[in-house]
Amino acid sequence: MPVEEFVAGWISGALGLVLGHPFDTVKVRLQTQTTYRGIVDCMVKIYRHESLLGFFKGMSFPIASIAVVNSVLFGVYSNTLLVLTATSHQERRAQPPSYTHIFLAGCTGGFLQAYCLAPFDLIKVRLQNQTEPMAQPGSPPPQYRGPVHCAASIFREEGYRGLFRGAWALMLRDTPTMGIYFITYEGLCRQYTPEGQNPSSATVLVAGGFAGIASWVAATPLDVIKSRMQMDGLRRRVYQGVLDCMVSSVRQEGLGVFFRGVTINSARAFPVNAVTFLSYEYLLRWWG
Ligand SMILES: C[N+](C)(C)CCCC[C@H](N)C(=O)O
Repeated sequence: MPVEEFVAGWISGALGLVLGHPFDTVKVRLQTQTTYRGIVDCMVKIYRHESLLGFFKGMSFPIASIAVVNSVLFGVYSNTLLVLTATSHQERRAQPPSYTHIFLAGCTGGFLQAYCLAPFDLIKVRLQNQTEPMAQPGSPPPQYRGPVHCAASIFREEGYRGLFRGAWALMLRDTPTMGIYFITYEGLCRQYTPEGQNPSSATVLVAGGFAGIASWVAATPLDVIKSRMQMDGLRRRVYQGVLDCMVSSVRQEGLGVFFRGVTINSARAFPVNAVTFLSYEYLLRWWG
């Protein structure tokens, strides 16, 4: 099994992640808290109360886990294509796979990475939602002191299954939208690349950026539900399950709730995924 795809997926994911984390924190707050009036208000408040560090809350676990998560995504994607079309990464420029195969491979990668991502994403969201300033002498400490303490507390208070809170919503979010992610990327690359050649850096950046936006726009409704399910259980359980969370969110806030954070998410998605695909393609060419 070709391992380069796994390693390339890991490095490229980490680069994208650091770049996008401040936007991600704003998104998570907008989705789960009602205290902010919009993107700018949220940014100003985070900066005033928590300083620049506030934007980087919850980043260490995603960095540590991206090795597993992104290499599973890209590795499973590429190896599923190998099974479906019997072509390796290098051969695929000359013999491009069909969009159906790309979609199926993307969905498979998305489904499996969601399972690895679930506990790490949960911890990220819980830490991002802590609004206390970091390490202020005299002020009460936040509920979670860091990622390990957070994981241990969830395990103690909510059990092993607690670590997978929101995992269903995450799988439903990622399975089809990872299909969309790879289809958009491949489609745009093919559109702007002469047959049989490798796409140029500019093409890869733009195709990666739009793949990020398209998949995130499609993923936002379930992203909101996922974030809410993950915050549920922190104190009293409010939602019975994914469907219940959807119904009560719509009842209370209208259909617009499904698009909470879509603007900031798209602004984040473009640079993050442009960098992810560019480094992925280059690492593979470099090793190939
Ligand atoms: C499928 N879904 C839209 C959820 C994610 C697609 C992009 C994943 C990327 N690591 C990022 O963080 O942007």
